[in-house]
Amino acid sequence: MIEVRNLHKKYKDHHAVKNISFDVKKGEIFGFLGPNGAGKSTTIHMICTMLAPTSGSIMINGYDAVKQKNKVRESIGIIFQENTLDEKLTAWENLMLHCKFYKVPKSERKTRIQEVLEIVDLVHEKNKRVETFSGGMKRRLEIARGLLHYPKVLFLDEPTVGLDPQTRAHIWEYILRLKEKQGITMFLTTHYLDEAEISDRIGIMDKGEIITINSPAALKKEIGGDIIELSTAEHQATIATIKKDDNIIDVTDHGDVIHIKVQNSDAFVTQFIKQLDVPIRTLNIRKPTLNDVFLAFTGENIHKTEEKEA
Ligand SMILES: Nc1ncnc2c1ncn2[C@@H]1O[C@H](COP(=O)(O)OP(=O)(O)OP(=O)(O)O)[C@@H](O)[C@H]1O
Repeated sequence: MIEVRNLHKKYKDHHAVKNISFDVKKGEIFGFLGPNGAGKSTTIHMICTMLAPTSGSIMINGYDAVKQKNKVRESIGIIFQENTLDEKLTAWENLMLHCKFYKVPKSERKTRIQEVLEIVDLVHEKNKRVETFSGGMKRRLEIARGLLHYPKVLFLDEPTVGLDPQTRAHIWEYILRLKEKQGITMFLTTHYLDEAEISDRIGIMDKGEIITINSPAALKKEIGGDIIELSTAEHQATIATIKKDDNIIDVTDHGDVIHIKVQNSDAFVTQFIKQLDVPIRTLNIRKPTLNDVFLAFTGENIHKTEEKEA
């Protein structure tokens, strides 16, 4: 559905996107992650025809994003962070405006509006002004609007940012319903890594390059091992003991808690506890998460990049 080849973007003497190539398959959810300034927005804007590449090519739904902008625009729906709804208009009026803008045939407008309102459960609110809507309802209406012209690909940039956990869960239900029922391809960016888990594949970008692309499960497997989170009565002495152990892949000190990465936690823990002569306060063993994957590939914690943004 999306074919990116040797895509490059230079701003004056800064190379924001460096010759990247990747594909997004029809019907998949593609998660696009990376620290701030990695080049994600620049890439997405080029794919969505909003920014001209310095070089390289992008094909979407068989159309060239540079030479066939209108065809590409008809093939995509965009749901970006900013609320671009007209607050003074009703939900219905907002959708009608979008139909006119996208030249949806007059005879089809009512049916399509009804259809998308049903998908996001806003049929009963259709005649209310948007200014009376909650944050979650507004986001659902934006999703509905992004679907009106039957896009083949939906770009979702932080679709749930600023929403409470319950509303976030609802938005995801709608998005998954769309994928299942309509087979729409989704290109997703998010700072919530639990949400990125939903992706069929994840691409991680850093410093203008795509550093890995794989399924969430494969990425976790790739970085491998188990993570032991340990706190003891004597922190420094514990770290010294850990560092002597040859079976350890990595140790990171998180204040009171030490994160120890090992290939096999069962073998390690039994052996290690025998050597440790200080009392253990807490011991937790877990498998790598997407946050560990993000950290391993970019050297940054995604929540740190989020704080920087705020
Ligand atoms: N219009 C511009 N002119 C000059 N430099 C730019 C411009 N837009 C972005 N950049 C630079 O290009 C690099 C990539 O920026 P981009 O916004 O694509 O990153 P990002 O991964 O989307 O980051 P974020 O998560 O913060 O949105 C950054 O170093 C940024 O400062």
